[in-house]
Amino acid sequence: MKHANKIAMKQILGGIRKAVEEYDMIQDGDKIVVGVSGGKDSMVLLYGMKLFQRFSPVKYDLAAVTIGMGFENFDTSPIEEFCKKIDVPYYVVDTDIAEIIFDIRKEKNPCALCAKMRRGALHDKVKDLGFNKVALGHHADDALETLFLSMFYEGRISTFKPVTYLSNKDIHCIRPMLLLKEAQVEGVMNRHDIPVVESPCPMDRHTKREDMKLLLKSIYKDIPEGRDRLIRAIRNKDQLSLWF
Ligand SMILES: Nc1ncnc2c1ncn2[C@@H]1O[C@H](COP(=O)(O)OP(=O)(O)OP(=O)(O)O)[C@@H](O)[C@H]1O
Repeated sequence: MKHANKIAMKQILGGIRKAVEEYDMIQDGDKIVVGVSGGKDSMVLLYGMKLFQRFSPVKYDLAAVTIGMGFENFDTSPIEEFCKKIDVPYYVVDTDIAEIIFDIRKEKNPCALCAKMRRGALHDKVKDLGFNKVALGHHADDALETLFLSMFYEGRISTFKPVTYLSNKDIHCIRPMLLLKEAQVEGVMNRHDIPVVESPCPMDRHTKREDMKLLLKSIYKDIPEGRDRLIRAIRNKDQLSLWF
């Protein structure tokens, strides 16, 4: 492996380790499913969690699960091959979520319901496999987009947490890449032989989230330190000063 490539992957592993330690994400004997969409974030997470397994002081089992949304032209074979290569058991759950959302219910705002149904199917599979945790590929930029989306569209200050307990299914959801930036994830993607499967969803890149991503990017052009400060702000419990 070339030196620069090693450094890029080291950054990812460093970020994963920091998040895992700081938020106590993994306990000895955990059985963790990585939710793999085929997109860059979850593919890098899968590879990162596999490499982290080697030197993590806490031992855990790993599997990968893709929820097939029912789109005809979605080919999971590159993910399957990659999982074989890195020796991680891989499962695909076929669903008809796309048909329900687009053809039957003709949802005007399909993303929220789709995400809910997808999460349900993923959590069910985690339980079926007898696993107790699910890891998602969210990074710091996702968390910031969510923060601003919730403020602008829902009137509340909120983003997802590093660890969430899902009491109805008795599983924990962890986000080991939450301290990493999207650019770091992309850096690894481009340097390593990690396949990506394009999403066939017609909503892909036509969402409010995508608009928010572009808006934040343009702000960071004017305020280059803005991103890091926002990440610091999310983590800064002691200096929260609002109207209550
Ligand atoms: N079809 C799916 N099957 C399994 N897990 C999924 C699926 N879609 C999304 N996930 C999980 O949920 C996380 C967040 O999903 P989201 O749709 O926001 O993707 P994203 O931020 O674009 O990430 P990615 O690049 O991995 O697609 C993903 O990183 C992945 O861990």
